[in-house]
Amino acid sequence: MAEVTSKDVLEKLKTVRGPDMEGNIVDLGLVSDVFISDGKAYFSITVPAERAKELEPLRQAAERAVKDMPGMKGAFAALTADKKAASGQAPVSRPQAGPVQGHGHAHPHPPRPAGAPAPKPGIPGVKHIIAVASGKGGVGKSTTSVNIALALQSLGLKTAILDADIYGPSVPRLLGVSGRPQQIDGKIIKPMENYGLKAMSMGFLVDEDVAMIWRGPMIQSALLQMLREVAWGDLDVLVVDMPPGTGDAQLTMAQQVPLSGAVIVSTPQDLALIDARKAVTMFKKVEIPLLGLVENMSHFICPSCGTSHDIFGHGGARAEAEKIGVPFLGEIPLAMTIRENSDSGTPVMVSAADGPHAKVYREIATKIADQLFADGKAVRTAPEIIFE
Ligand SMILES: Nc1ncnc2c1ncn2[C@@H]1O[C@H](COP(=O)(O)OP(=O)(O)OP(=O)(O)O)[C@@H](O)[C@H]1O
Repeated sequence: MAEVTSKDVLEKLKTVRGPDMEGNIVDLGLVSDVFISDGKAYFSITVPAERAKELEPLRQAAERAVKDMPGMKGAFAALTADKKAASGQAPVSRPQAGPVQGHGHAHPHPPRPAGAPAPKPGIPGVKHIIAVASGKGGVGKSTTSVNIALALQSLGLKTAILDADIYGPSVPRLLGVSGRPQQIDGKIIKPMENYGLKAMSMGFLVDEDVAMIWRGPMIQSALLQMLREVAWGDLDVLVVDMPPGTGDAQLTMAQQVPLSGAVIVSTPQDLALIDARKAVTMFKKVEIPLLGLVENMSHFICPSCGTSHDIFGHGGARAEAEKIGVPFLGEIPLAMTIRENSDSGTPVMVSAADGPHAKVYREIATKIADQLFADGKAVRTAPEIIFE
């Protein structure tokens, strides 16, 4: 069978109607260059930022149309907002990418000002709790959390991961763990474990459709239970994979848990960055130090020729981090090995621990650890609490 070319893909994408069912996405000028590698196509579609959520079905339709082409092994479409918007609404400008002159944020924990709220009760034995968050879903936050947790562990830190995404827990799948955790003395829960990493997730406790109908207060108590009533043991870092967005769960974490800091994951596109900014603002508002920004699916490295392609507008997160004065932690490429390994329960930090992707995660983890353990000592150790 003849190889599918980017021209063929564009031709196929002409069958996908534009927003508001007018014309097609190609003739409307919404589709980026199409990059094909190893039988898989990568492209982005420009939409007005404020309509991103509503136009998600369009993205999926485009991806499906290309994936179904004979000879095509896969497709990856991303929504972006950096060109002229389709519906006449004002386009959103992309922050200018530029070189960053070092990170220069060794200590993200300013002393607590006088009159500030009292420290929140911590988890006995846990030195640092860090949140990994994103403003929107699907940016690879869970994949990043799991690999960062494994990378922190590889640096010799005792690490565990808590999946706080009640509605769409992914840590069990990403770590290849299933089953129900045991209870110790009918009271405290024994965390699950794989690859030496202790893990706890709502996915181990209730079925997804049960969690779906939970409201704010239930989410809050479930989260706090998973934090406090789990036998975490002595930990240097507990990584919390937050649900996407800036809703109840994030607020609960921010208000009730002594987070040492937050890591924000974003894709390079403006859409994700706009949402990332909201997450940054939220953590700033509740005075949680920002450990930094990670750009995920940053650039695409062609598996056959090894060259790097910036199909999704690489560099946006770095420029944004610089603009808002938050450390930039690193760029994780869009790589099929990351996707395939994560989705099959063997994160790239495990399946290719010496590979280039693992190296990037380790560098990010090092920057996080340097901030948490500045001067070799814990910066914001959680106070001991006693259960009655
Ligand atoms: N750097 C990457 N390269 C290739 N694929 C990636 C990368 N990061 C994540 N992915 C893939 O993207 C998909 C979404 O990732 P993930 O579930 O981690 O996102 P998320 O932001 O946690 O999503 P949500 O919270 O909305 O469920 C997964 O299939 C994952 O394997």
